Amino acid sequence: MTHLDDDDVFGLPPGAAAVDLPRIEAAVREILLAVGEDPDRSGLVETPQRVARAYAETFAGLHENPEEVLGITFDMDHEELVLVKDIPFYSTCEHHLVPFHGVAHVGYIPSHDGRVTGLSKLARLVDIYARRPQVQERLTSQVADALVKHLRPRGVIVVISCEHMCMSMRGVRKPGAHTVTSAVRGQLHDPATRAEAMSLILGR
Ligand SMILES: Nc1nc2c(ncn2[C@@H]2O[C@H](COP(=O)(O)OP(=O)(O)OP(=O)(O)O)[C@@H](O)[C@H]2O)c(=O)[nH]1
Ligand SMILES: [Zn+2]
Repeated sequence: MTHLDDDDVFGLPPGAAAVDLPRIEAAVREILLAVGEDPDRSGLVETPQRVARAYAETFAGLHENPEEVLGITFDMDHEELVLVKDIPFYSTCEHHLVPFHGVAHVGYIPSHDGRVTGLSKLARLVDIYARRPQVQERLTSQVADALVKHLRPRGVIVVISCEHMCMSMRGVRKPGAHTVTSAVRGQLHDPATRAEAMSLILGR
């Protein structure tokens, strides 16, 4: 198996180095042949390599561990809701291997001892799970469950809104339709707490 070397992975997610590039290249060449293309024509000759590198980035999250981003916490005297909203991301529908993309809103109420993580880590966590073959429901609950596991917060809310290219460009062909999923854990089940979080997410 040939991996990206250290120079190649600069700027790519850390998990990209673990992806098997030659295997993807061979498969992409087969797909081009299967759809009736000539993979040896000049415009396509480097396409299998490009796709392999693009997939290495797109699926890097399979080789990344959320503990690596959530393992560093600090104690802070803050026991109220922390919410990062409108985190943009791209993922890949596991049914059709085409993108779905949108925004994630990730909030949690820290543990009583004020165990918090860096704000950017919430966005990194979304990317770790988004850079895998996914369905939106699982992405939503995986982000919530990783926060529960690693921060032991009193509550978590994750709301994700996405457009699925498999519903826009093919199949049912409904561009602009958005799917919204949520995952709620712990004290965010409380209606008043949940309503406060939702009003912040919706900007009302
Ligand atoms: N629940 C869920 N479904 C998804 C997600 N992404 C894609 N899908 C759906 O997965 C389903 C796959 O349905 P199938 O009937 O097996 O595949 P298909 O014949 O290509 O279906 P159409 O997309 O309706 O043409 C479709 O209804 C997609 O809309 C997701 O994140 N969550
Ligand atoms: Zn799909």
